Amino acid sequence: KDLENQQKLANVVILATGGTIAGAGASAANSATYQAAKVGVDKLIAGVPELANLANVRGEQVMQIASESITNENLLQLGKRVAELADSKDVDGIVITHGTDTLEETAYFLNLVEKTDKPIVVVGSMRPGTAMSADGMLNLYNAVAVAGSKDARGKGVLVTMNDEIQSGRDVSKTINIKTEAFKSPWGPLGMVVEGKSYWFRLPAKRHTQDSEFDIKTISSLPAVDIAYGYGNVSDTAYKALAQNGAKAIIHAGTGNGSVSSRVVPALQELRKNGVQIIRSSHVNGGGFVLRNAEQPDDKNDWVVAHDLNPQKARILAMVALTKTQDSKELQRIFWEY
Ligand SMILES: NC(=O)C[C@H](N)C(=O)O
Repeated sequence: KDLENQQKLANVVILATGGTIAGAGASAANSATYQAAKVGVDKLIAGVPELANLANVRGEQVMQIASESITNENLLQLGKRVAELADSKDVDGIVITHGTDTLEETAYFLNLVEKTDKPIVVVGSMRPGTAMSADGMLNLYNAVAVAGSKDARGKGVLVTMNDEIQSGRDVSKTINIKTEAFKSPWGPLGMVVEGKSYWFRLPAKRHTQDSEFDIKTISSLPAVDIAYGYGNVSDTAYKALAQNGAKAIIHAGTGNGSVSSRVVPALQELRKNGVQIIRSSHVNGGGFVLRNAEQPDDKNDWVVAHDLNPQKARILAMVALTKTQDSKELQRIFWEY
């Protein structure tokens, strides 16, 4: 009977990378003061015995870091391991446990470069497992449920936090203290309740198996950096980033990706010297930057990030620049992904 059951269940691999979901605090009252990336994947899995009712689960420790310290090399390493597993006949779905600080970046990266329709679910927690009302157990349970379900196939990389199923493209961390931290400006795709998924909408942008990008052909990522717009800003940071080798600079602009008149001449100059300038917005609810609104992008040969926040725009720019240096192509890619 047990063997029969096992054969019916999906095979899900949990790739652990660290974060607060693997965090530990000194006491149960420490929900905000703790160390991330302390608990190993086997202990995480053992902490949720109910996973065995959802799937045949096995774990791999890919790295053990707090996600604010993730590098492009870490992204490539993780992306390549996900692709190997996705190619494997005995893997039905993949869960990645991750710190929440850059979870939205990793989820979007994988959404762009993994050529598979198998479910890939990225999950984290806002409180360490040692805290009262820790959210990691249920988030992980939900992630395995989604990763093991046939319904989740072909929907791009997903994120399960706070009972919601979010698109890895759209979702962003919006607050650093509540468990309802992950939101998309366009709403979640579905809900996962008691191990069952309920779907309401589908992503419209190109992803995973429909993407023109493939992790297997990417061996390094170009330097792309972000500079922040605010009152009384100077062009110092933009110039320094370019001098340090940035191939593209994401302007984390005010409002509609607007650019201070104190910065415009430097950005025009940098573009003439070959640096791509990509306008995004740092507004909290999600930006919506349009070409030639606020700035003459056609004349300046700049690109707009549309609804991508600055950190997601950095991810797409890096991936796109592995294929093209042409600003028109870059803009096409920013509309399509
Ligand atoms: N909630 C978290 O996971 C935050 C932690 N600093 C991380 O991103 O690894």
